[in-house]
This record gives sequence, structure tokens and C-alpha cells, in this order.
Amino acid sequence: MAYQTINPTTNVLVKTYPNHTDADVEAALDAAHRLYKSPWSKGPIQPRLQVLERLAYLIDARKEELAQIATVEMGKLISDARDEVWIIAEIARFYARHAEKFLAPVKIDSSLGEAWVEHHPIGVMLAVEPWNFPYYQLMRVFAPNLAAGNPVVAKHASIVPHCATVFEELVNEAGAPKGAWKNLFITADQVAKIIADDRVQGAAMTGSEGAGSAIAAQAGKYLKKSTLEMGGNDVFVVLDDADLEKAVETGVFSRLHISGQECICAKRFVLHETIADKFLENFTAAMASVKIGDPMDETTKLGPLSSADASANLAKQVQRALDHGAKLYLGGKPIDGKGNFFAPTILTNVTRDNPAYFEEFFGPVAQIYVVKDDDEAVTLANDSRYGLAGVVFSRNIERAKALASRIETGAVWINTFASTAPELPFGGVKRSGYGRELSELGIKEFVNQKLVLVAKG
Ligand SMILES: NC(=O)C1=CN([C@@H]2O[C@H](COP(=O)(O)OP(=O)(O)OC[C@H]3O[C@@H](n4cnc5c(N)ncnc54)[C@H](OP(=O)(O)O)[C@@H]3O)[C@@H](O)[C@H]2O)C=CC1
Ligand SMILES: CCCCCC(=O)O
Repeated sequence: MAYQTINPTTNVLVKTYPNHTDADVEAALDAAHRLYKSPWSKGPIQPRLQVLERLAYLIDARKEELAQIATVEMGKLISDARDEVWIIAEIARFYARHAEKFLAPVKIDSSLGEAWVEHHPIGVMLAVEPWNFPYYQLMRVFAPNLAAGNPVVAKHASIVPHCATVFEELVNEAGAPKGAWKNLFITADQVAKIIADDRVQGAAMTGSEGAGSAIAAQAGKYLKKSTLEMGGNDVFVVLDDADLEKAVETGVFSRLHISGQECICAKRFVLHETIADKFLENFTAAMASVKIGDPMDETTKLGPLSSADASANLAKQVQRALDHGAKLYLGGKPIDGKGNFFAPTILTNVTRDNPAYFEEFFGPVAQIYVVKDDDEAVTLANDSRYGLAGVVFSRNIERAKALASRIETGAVWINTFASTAPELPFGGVKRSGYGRELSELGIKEFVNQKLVLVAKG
């Protein structure tokens, strides 16, 4: 796979980046392993945390440049790109200011003696990341592992090489030593060899089930721990007592966020039968009226999909749903002309025998379901191979909390859209993956939680 910047708004090839060779991979692993064996990784945490503080400062200083690079490479709205640059600086600061507390020894009351758990780095990590949040996906692996003392080699998606390159530049400028982070433009075969290498102790991957399965299988074969964050088919439940205006506004925002290319955006709209018609009427009007166009234009509300393939694949997926009985309520096709623009789309009448019922639509395609009560909403929500996140809208918070606890996902957001923050764990269950990123949970995924006990007497 070639590493290329192709602007999704115009489909113009901007730049092709050379792949790294096996010798480059060896040099990266050697530098990372040497660093892991050094006092820098195993010694006091503060020098590592100072790198994160400076990294956050450098990111802030180049915010607009970084945002524009992301928009040119994968087409997200410039406002969303600025938000992403903002949050990666926040993630760096969060771990700079909390990692020492998270990794401090934890005492254990034991009849056997004085006991505690220490948190030690485990070695070189591999990160394999997707294009939809081209900086965020890198930072949520880099920051906790740098703090913990694990060097990281990273394979980014082949359509965002400029983002990958500038992220590495920032890390080096922030003072990270050689080996702390190395971006590698490599193939799937080279990824497999890295996982098999004795110097590598774990793999963190975000992306598709296919890639996740391949990486997890290789990690399992070589007894390396992995974390996976893959697709989601998140429900957006609107109960009969919901604030409908807010639910419609939030539902449109979430479904169209990053042009619908976000694993935790609203995908299956589960509407209580008493409000379904009204919600659908207002939701359809709002989806049909969004401004579609250049993501660099501040007034645009829906930009292009990340690539021509993504648009073509989504069109085929929608057609397959229609061939199996779904009804096209709005949109349904790519928009003619330059770029990879896809019309806001609404599908109804998606029955359980339709393949679309179990599929994630990674684009501006909403599926509508109608239920008669909370139990039916939960049954539908959980009738999925995925389990990443979900949303419940109700004015009755206790009712929403009860429903949230019954939905089999890694997160449920009540009366707002599903999102992310440094202090909140991120991850899912079932085919959405395993493990958690961010928060105190994320920094402990790839550390040795080591018991030390001093016997009595
Ligand atoms: N959870 C999330 O945040 C995301 C989920 N997705 C899911 O993935 C689907 C497809 O998106 P896409 O970008 O193609 O995701 P992919 O899973 O193909 O890509 C994610 C990363 O994995 C790499 N990769 C792919 N196959 C392998 C392999 N066999 N071994 C090692 N690395 C591999 C990719 O490299 P390369 O780019 O070179 O192929 C990329 O760096 C989406 O429809 C969505 O369901 C996508 C993006 C984000
Ligand atoms: C808002 C950030 C969402 C996480 C990126 C993803 O997994 O799609």
C-alpha cells in the first residue's frame, strides 16, 4: 500500500511518501529497545512527563497548521480538525499531570505481610492506527506509553502520511529521545514481523475488524498483549419523554460528524413509537438541509468521505440494503462532481434478515428503528455484533440510567452525543474490541502491575 496524500475534496494527489525498508524497521526496533533498557524508561517519571508538557505547548503553537494538514489529508471539517488538535494537546497535558499518580504504588492489605503493586513499563509497543482522527489516534497511544516508559513504533493509515510525519516531528521537537516514538510507512507483512519480534511486547490497534483480527491473531500467536478498538453500530435511543428538538439536533450532528466516519457516532436511531413520526420528520428535514461542500469553508456542515474507495464502498452497501428490502427515505448515493461527497441518507424498514441490520455504515447513513417500550429498545440495541457506545435521550434521568446499564457497550452517553475526553475510558466489547484507552485505565493496559510483598516476622 502506497503512503499518499490525496485530498478527498478534489481527489488530487498531493504527495507520495517512500515506504520504510526492513532495515529501517530494524533500526527503529533497535533504538526503541535500547531506550526501553535505559534509565530513561525505567527511571524517574518526571523527565518523561516534561516531554508531554512541551509537546502540548508545541501543538498549541501550530494548531491551525496541523488542523489544515488533517483536513487536506482526510477531509474532516476544519472546525473538527481544530477540535482534534485541541484534544491531543489536552491528552498530553492530562498524562503529564496525572500519570505519576496513576502509576504510583498501590498498597494492599494482606495477612501475609506488607504488600503493594508497582507499575513498570513492559517494553516496545506497536501502534496501528486509522485515518479518521489522524492525530488523536496516535496521541492516545503515545502519551500514556511515554509516561509509563514504553517506547512505541507506529504504523499509521496510508492515506494520512503527512499527519503521521508532523506528529513525529512534534514529538522529537518536544525532546523525546531517539526510540520513544517512530513512525513507519510499512506493509501489513512488516507489521506482522514487528509483532513477532521478541523486543515488542504489545500492540494497540484501532480500525476495522479485518485488520484487528489479523493483528490480534499475530499478537496471540506470539503471546503479546493487544488492545483493539474497532467498529461500532451505536444506537441513538429517543424515548417518548425526550427533548425532541435537542435529540434531533444532536442526532444529526452525531451521524454527520467526521462525515459519519467515526466509530462512536450515532448509527441506529431507535425511536419510541409515540415520537417516531415527529422525530423522523424533523430529523429528515435537518439532514436534507445541511450545507455540503469544501471542509475548509467554515460554514460547511458535511465534508467528503476520506477516499474514493470509501464512497464507492458505502454506495454499494446502501444498495445492498435496498436490495434486501430497506426503504430509502433520503439520499442514498454519492454526490456527482469532484471529491468524495455522499448525500445524507436515511434508511427505514431494515429488517433483521437484511445484512444492513448488523452492518456499520461508515458514512452519513442513518438507520431508523421504531420500538414500543424500553425493553424493546434494549433488545434491539443489544442485537448487534458490536458493543462500542450508545446514546439515550430521556428527560427522566433515572429511566435513562436504567436503560444505559442494560445496553451491552463500552459506554452510554445520556442526553448528548457520544464523544471522548482524556479522563474518560474509551473502548468496547464484542466485535468492537477489547481493552481501554485514555483515563487511568488506558495507562495501565501495557504496564507490569507487579506485586511486592514483605513477609511478616
Ligand atoms: N474504530 C475506529 O476508530 C475506526 C474504525 N474503522 C473501521 O474500519 C473500516 C475500514 O476503515 P479502514 O481505514 O480501511 O480501516 P483499516 O482497519 O483497514 O485501517 C486501520 C489501520 O490498520 C492497517 N491495516 C489494515 N489491514 C492491516 C493488516 N492486515 N495488518 C496490519 N495493519 C493493517 C491500516 O493500514 P493501511 O491504511 O495501510 O491499510 C491502517 O493503518 C471502517 O469502515 C470502520 O468500520 C476505520 C477507522 C477508524
Ligand atoms: C471523538 C473521538 C472518537 C474516536 C475515534 C474513533 O474511534 O472513531
